[in-house]
Amino acid sequence: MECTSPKHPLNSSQLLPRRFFNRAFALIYSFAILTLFYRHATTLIQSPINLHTFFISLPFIVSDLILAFTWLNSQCFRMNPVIRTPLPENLPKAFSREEFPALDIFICTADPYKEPPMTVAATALSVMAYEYPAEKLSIYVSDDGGSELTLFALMEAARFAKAWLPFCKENRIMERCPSAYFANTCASHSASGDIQIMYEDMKSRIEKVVERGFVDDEYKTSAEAFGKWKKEFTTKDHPAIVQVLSESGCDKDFIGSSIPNLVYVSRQKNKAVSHHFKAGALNVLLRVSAIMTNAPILLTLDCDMISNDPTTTHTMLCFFMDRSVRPELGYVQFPLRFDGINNGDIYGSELRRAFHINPVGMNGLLGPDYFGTGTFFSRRALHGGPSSYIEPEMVELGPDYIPGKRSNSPHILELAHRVAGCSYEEGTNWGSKDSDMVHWLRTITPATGYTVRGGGPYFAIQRGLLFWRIRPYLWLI
Ligand SMILES: O=c1ccn([C@@H]2O[C@H](COP(=O)(O)OP(=O)(O)O[C@H]3O[C@H](CO)[C@@H](O)[C@H](O)[C@H]3O)[C@@H](O)[C@H]2O)c(=O)[nH]1
Ligand SMILES: [Mn+2]
Repeated sequence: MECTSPKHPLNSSQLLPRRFFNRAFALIYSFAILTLFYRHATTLIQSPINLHTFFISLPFIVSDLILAFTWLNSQCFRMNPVIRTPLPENLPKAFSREEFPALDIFICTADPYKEPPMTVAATALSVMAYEYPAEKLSIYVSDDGGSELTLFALMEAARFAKAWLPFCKENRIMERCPSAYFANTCASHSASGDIQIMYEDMKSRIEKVVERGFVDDEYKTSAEAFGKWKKEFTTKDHPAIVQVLSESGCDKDFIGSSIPNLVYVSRQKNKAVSHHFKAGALNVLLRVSAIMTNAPILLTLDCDMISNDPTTTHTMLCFFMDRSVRPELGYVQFPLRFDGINNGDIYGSELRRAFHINPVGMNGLLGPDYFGTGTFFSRRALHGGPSSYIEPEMVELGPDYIPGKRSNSPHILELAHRVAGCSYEEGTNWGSKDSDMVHWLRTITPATGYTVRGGGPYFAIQRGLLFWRIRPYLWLI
C-alpha cells in the first residue's frame, strides 16, 4: 500500500477543547472525594472504640470507596477526547482505484430460525454492492447453524446480485440493502419496477423454503454442497462445508462486469470438540479467506448488520492508506447506531454512551474497544504487534501469502475444508490463551440476539470515526 501525499491528507483529528473543563472538573471533584475520605478517617479515629459505630461506618466507607474507584476509572474517557474525521474526497486525488487493497468481509450467522436466511442474504447483498472494485471484494458467510436453508438463500442472493449490483451502481443508489431500499417508497427509483419483481420473487422463494424447512431437489443441482446434508447430518455434528457461490473473474453481472466472491462456509462440528461460538467461527473464516483471497483488510459483521452507505470502504481507506497511521493501525471501528428504537430513545437503547461518547474518549488514548461488528481489521495485525510476527503453522495462512487466482479450484477447496475442520486448532496457537497471536477466541456469544424494531440495526459513518492502535493482548471479543 502506498503512502498518502501530504498535499491530500486523508484524515484529520481534533482534540476537543472541552478536555480542559473536564480536567478542571476532575481535579475539583477529586478534592471533594479526598475531603470525604478525610472525614471518614477522622470519624473512625476520633470516635471512641465502639463496635456499633465501627460497623455502621464501615459499609459507608466501603460503598464510597467503590463509587470513587468507579468514578476514577470513568475519567480516562474524559481526559483526551479526540474526534477523527475521514476526508474521502481526497482519496481519488491520492490513489487510483487500481491501488485499493483487497477486502475480505466476514458475516456470521448461527440459526436460520432466529436469524432468518433472508436477513443474511440482505446483509451480504448490502456489502457486495459496495463502491469498490468487485474483483478485490470477497464475502465469506459463516453458518454455525449448518443449514441448507441459509446456503439456499445465499445462492439466490448470488443470482440476484447480478442484477442488483449494476442497478445500484448505474442509478447511484445509496441504500444498497434491497429490503431497506424497497421498504423506503420515497427512495424507489423509477427504473426499479423489474428489479423489484426479481427481488420479490427471490424473497418468496427463500421464505417458502424456510417455511417448509428443506430445499427442493430441483434447486440442489446448482450447488454441490447440498450433497453434504445427509441423514446423519445435525447442527452439532457435521462435516465442513465450503461452497463458492460466485467467483469474481469468472462470474459476471448482467452488464458483463465482475462481481465479488461470495463463499458459504459451515465449519465442521463435533459434539466432543468445543466450537467457541462466534470467535471460533471468525477463526475459521480467517483461515479459509487466507487460503482463498488473503486480503490485507477484513471487515467483520453480524448477519443482521446491513451496511447503509456504499462508500463506507472509502472512509476506512482514509486510515488504512495513510502511511503515518497504517503501521500501528489494528482496526477501524465504526460506531453502531440503532435506528427507530422509539421516540426520544427513552430507554437509552441507542447505547450512546457505549458506542459514541466513551469511544471518542478512548480515541485519544489507544483507541476504542472492538464492538464485535462493523470493524475493519488489518490482517497483519492478527499475527502479532508491529515489531513482532507470529508465524502461522501453514505458509498459506501467513499475511503475505499470495493465493492462486481460482478460489474454486479443487486444491484450494481441499485446503479450505481442512482448515475448517473442528480439531484443526488442536496443538496450534489459534486461540491459545498464552499466545501473542491472539485470535477472536473465547467469546461467549449469547445464542439469541435482541430484535430491534423499525428496520435497524445499522452501522453508520459519522463524524468521530474511531480507531484502535495495535495492542494485540486486548483483542479478545
Ligand atoms: O455460535 C455462534 C453464536 C453466535 N454467532 C454469531 O455471532 C453474532 C452475534 O451474536 P448475537 O447472539 O446476535 O449477539 P448480540 O448480542 O446481538 O451481538 C453483540 O454482542 C456479541 C458479543 O456478545 C458480539 O459478538 C456481537 O458482535 C455484538 O453485536 C451473530 O451474527 C451470530 O450469528 C455465531 O456465529 N456462532
Ligand atoms: Mn445480534
